[in-house]
Amino acid sequence: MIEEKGILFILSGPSGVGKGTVRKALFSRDTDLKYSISMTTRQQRPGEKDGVDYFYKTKEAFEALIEQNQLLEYAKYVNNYYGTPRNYVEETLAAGHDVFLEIEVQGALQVKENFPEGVFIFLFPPSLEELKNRIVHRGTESAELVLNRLKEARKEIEMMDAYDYVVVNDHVDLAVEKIQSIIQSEHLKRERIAKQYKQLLEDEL
Ligand SMILES: Nc1ncnc2c1ncn2[C@@H]1O[C@H](COP(=O)(O)OP(=O)(O)OP(=O)(O)O)[C@@H](O)[C@H]1O
Ligand SMILES: Nc1nc2c(ncn2[C@@H]2O[C@H](COP(=O)(O)O)[C@@H](O)[C@H]2O)c(=O)[nH]1
Repeated sequence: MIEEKGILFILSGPSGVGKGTVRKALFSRDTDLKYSISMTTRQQRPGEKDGVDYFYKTKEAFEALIEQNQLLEYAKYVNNYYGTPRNYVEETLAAGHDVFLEIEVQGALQVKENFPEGVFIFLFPPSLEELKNRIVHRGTESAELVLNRLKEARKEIEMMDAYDYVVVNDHVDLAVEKIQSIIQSEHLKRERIAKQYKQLLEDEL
């Protein structure tokens, strides 16, 4: 009997490219995916809710989670910790649901080591100029933090080759449609492999 586990999808890419915007638009259409809410030590932005946007933690509490191996991956990004709760992801996949992570690149590469069967999608900006405009116009970071995030963005874009798919976020709706196609084709691919495997077992009997 083949185990029917969910698929882990990882959306990653530089700060300001539109990961959060695209993810929210995707979730407003696709109700079958389960979003893994991350832990962070960064300050809550106005309008953000604990337990909805993130689980906000002190540095000490976050380091205790690392110590207890409760994070599937974590990264220090521009002076704050961000991490994915291990139990939620493993239990949700085991229950047969697809899980969706929206994380930065260092963390995505850690996930790849533990879950090479995950589907890694890199969201790419139409241009570096547009990336800068998006972070600046969002208005959530100081000028210094915007510069730090842009510095990270250059390093992150260099890691793009490690991903299975690259999606350009020129228009939100188009980016969402491309991600929906990726999800659908990954399911079809796995169904086909499962059928071939079943056939192989039957032929051997
Ligand atoms: N396709 C798009 N066209 C124009 N603006 C966009 C598009 N996608 C996102 N934006 C805008 O760009 C800004 C950054 O988007 P968002 O916060 O979703 O990025 P992010 O990748 O999640 O950033 P971070 O990694 O810093 O959390 C927001 O103001 C958002 O409205
Ligand atoms: N490695 C991880 N990165 C994460 C996680 N949750 C979010 N993020 C990424 O951090 C940056 C900054 O986020 P912001 O909310 O402060 O703008 C961004 O790229 C997020 O995608 C996580 O669990 N692990």
